Amino acid sequence: MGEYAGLGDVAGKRVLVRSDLNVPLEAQPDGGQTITDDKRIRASVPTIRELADAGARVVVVAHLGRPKGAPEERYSLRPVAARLGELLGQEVAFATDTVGDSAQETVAGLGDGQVAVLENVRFNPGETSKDDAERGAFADQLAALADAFVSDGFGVVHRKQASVYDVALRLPHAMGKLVAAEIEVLRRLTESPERPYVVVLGGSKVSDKLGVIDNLLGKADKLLIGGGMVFTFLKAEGHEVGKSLLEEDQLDTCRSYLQRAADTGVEIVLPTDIVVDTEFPSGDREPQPQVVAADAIPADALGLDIGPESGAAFAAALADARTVFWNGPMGVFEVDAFAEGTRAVAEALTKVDGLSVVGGGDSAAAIVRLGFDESAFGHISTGGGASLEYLEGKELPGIKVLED
Ligand SMILES: Nc1ncnc2c1ncn2[C@@H]1O[C@H](COP(=O)(O)OP(=O)(O)OP(=O)(O)O)[C@@H](O)[C@H]1O
Ligand SMILES: O=C(O)[C@H](O)COP(=O)(O)O
Repeated sequence: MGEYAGLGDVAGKRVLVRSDLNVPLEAQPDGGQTITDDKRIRASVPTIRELADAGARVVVVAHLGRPKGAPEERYSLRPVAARLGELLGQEVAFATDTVGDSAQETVAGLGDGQVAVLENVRFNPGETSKDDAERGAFADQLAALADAFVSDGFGVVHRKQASVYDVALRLPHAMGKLVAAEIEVLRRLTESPERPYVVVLGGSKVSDKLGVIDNLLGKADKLLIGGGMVFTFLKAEGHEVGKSLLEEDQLDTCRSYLQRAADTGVEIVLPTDIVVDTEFPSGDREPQPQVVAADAIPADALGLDIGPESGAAFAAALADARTVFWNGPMGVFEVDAFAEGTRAVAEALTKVDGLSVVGGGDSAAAIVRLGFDESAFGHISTGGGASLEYLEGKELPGIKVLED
């Protein structure tokens, strides 16, 4: 019936597809769960569709959340499997375990072109084990369910886990369409970006993201820094930052980046004004936002957004960009009073004449929350950690294993 890249004729074959179906769910009063954003499920459809159309018996393996190696009802993939069926327009069988009796019976019952989803792979301790033998033993069980493997969960390719890495060592394998498309966009960003190439970094995982700066200083023309990262840079420049997010042990690293940027002619743009409050927003306390100069943050205040002057300056710095990568919100966008900096950057990205890429779960969520149309952005990556690690120049185990 049909070929699938690298695997030859897949008609009648059982093909295990690793997808990233890790979507946000909201518990309902009736005990059910509602999917609040199905982007990752939609992004997984083309590969599954193509394999099913080629006559394969498609077995989807995926994780949801971070259960600790044992079943937990709230992390069940059942509602996700139902949504996948709606999107595919065909029935999707669901196995109530990942490699046990239910999985084996479900897979055995598949006809050509039919699709099944296995229960959350992280209900099994072998999936995320750091012990190669334990992971390998679990991968053996997964591999026994299929004749071939397709890796399509871009959001997890930076994880050395059984269903991402070890199973590819055990079966004929190929890269899925989503992983190929994501890698292609990121490759363009890292290898031959059209210039000016501007990177916007924000968010709260400061130490996670400093490594990206190291790598990008040699590549980007401008780095715009907002979000929780700002304050470590401001402090490194000698300013007081009050109660703002601060990574004391990264001050020297930030100083070295500022020096390297100055030496190499890369522009690091830091905010000149900050929206502060005396407390982190919580509960029913009404926020009391106040705009202050970035070098005059009061001792009893904490920075929660970049100010309007900085938002305008960031937008201006993005106006002539031909390539943009944005990861991490500029402020605590979940609260309206601190969302304007993120809005200014998102708005500027929609006007970029060139390639604009948004990576990261919270950045993508911010776009949706602030009411932007996703199609106004060049590419919204389904992987946060994965896209950052790629840009950092790190080897992604789930990609490397396919290439070896
Ligand atoms: N000044 C700030 N102080 C504290 N938190 C902040 C600040 N600015 C932004 N944040 C928070 O940063 C969080 C997002 O940061 P994160 O680094 O996780 O972004 P992301 O990379 O898009 O998401 P992910 O890594 O989950 O894919 C948001 O919840 C936001 O409220
Ligand atoms: O949500 C994500 O970034 C991916 O699904 C990976 O999930 P993880 O960080 O729990 O491995």
